[in-house]
Amino acid sequence: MGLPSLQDIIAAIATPPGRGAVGIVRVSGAGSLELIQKLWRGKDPTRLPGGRFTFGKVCDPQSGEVLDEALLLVFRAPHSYTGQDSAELQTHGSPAVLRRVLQVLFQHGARPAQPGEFTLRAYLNGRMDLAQAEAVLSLVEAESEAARRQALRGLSAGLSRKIGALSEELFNLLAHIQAWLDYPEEGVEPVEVAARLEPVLTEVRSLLATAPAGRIASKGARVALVGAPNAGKSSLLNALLGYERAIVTPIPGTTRDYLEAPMEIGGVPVVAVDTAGIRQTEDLVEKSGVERALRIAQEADLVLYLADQSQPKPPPPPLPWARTLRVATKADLPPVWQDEAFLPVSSHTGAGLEALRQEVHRRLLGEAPEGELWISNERHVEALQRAEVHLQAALEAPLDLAGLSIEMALEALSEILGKNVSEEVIERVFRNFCVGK
Ligand SMILES: Nc1nc2c(c(=O)[nH]1)N(C=O)[C@@H](CNc1ccc(C(=O)N[C@@H](CCC(=O)O)C(=O)O)cc1)CN2
Ligand SMILES: Nc1nc2c(ncn2[C@@H]2O[C@H](COP(=O)(O)OP(=O)(O)OP(=O)(O)O)[C@@H](O)[C@H]2O)c(=O)[nH]1
Ligand SMILES: [Mg+2]
Repeated sequence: MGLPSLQDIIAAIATPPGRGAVGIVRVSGAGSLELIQKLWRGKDPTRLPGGRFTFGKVCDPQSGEVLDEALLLVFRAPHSYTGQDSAELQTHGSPAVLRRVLQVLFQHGARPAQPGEFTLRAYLNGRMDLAQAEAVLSLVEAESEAARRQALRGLSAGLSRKIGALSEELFNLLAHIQAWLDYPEEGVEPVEVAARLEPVLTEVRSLLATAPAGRIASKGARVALVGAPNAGKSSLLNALLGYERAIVTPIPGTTRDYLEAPMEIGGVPVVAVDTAGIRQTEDLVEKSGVERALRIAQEADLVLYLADQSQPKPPPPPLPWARTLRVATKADLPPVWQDEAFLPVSSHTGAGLEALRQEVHRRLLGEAPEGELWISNERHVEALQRAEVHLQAALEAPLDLAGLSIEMALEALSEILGKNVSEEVIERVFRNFCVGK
């Protein structure tokens, strides 16, 4: 396979499939402006300065037929997204127009862009590193505030700077060790390797510690609602959702199967899972519902354990208590018991719901301050874990062997930014992009 050539002119529709007010066709590669010249009626694109737009008409040069009125954006290398000569035709956003424009471009020398190929070119031309390219993808895919914020952090090269600084420190350390090994008598200070390695290892570990929150910020979390029958699980799901999604009745055992409802809690994408009430039962259907509820709780990122405070307190079921938030329901009714470990809520009056949302947000994302760097990409997590292992080994090794481990840690770190990575790694990253990005 191999990576696609940088020399070709590539073209693709950059706007989503379907009808839109405006649609964009993107073209990039040396000769793009000469290609556009053939189908543009208006100011000569090859004579326009970069960073300009102009109004005109897109034509089929063979028949002379006008395809649409459009805006043309001209970018000149290296001042474009890809770093190459590029252009955008912004037409009316009908699929019929966009398809024809693309077809004419293909007939006159462009080829279809592969998924992510514009961003691939930006990366190969050094306009962004691999971690930033991945952040572009995450940003396009962001479906929540938390995901958008998380992706934007990656785009702004914060991670790249951090990894760069750590790598530089390791490089310097390596140079010192080398000098000392090569000329022990020359008076090069035998460096305090451990004293300089430890802060790097600590940084790597604290980056890794952000991974669970980072993952949840970008991909969302599963939150299970569990408790005895009639505890008010379905009512709470509806209250959080803002509409009557789940069936609610006064009959215990109403919810038999589980039910998933996507929602956003404090900007975090959450799939809330309403489950069957947990109790001993001979009913076969209900029994498997109860088994399911317990399994869903085990697999959830966070469990809400609901207990009705207007009824005698039920015995606690087997739950992953470290990941469980206790909720006392029906807070509008006179309480039979009180327990400070339980957050009181009423699905009927809405009391306590906001506090619950905040607590869920806090439990899922922790107290990490706004704007802090979070790792969310699996590839980055894996590379950091390898760096951690090698740095730990370097700390424990004699000086002559420590150098080797530091080199391997450096390699792992540089992979994050896409330095010295195989084509296969690059292909894997860009495979997930959409065409036109
Ligand atoms: N119409 C349109 N909107 C878009 C993009 C695009 O390519 N086209 N983008 C992309 O997907 C994003 C913006 N990112 C971009 C980043 C750099 C350059 C660029 O041409 N940079 C040049 C010139 C900068 C300047 O004029 O100041 C440079 O950095 O040298 C363009 C878009 C989001 N919106
Ligand atoms: N007063 C009051 N009643 C509530 C509240 N939440 C739920 N209820 C009532 O409690 C009963 C059971 O509510 P559900 O939401 O169906 O309880 P559940 O936990 O889903 O029950 P199962 O599906 O049977 O396990 C219904 O009659 C609800 O109206 C509340 O906040 N206040
Ligand atoms: Mg229910």
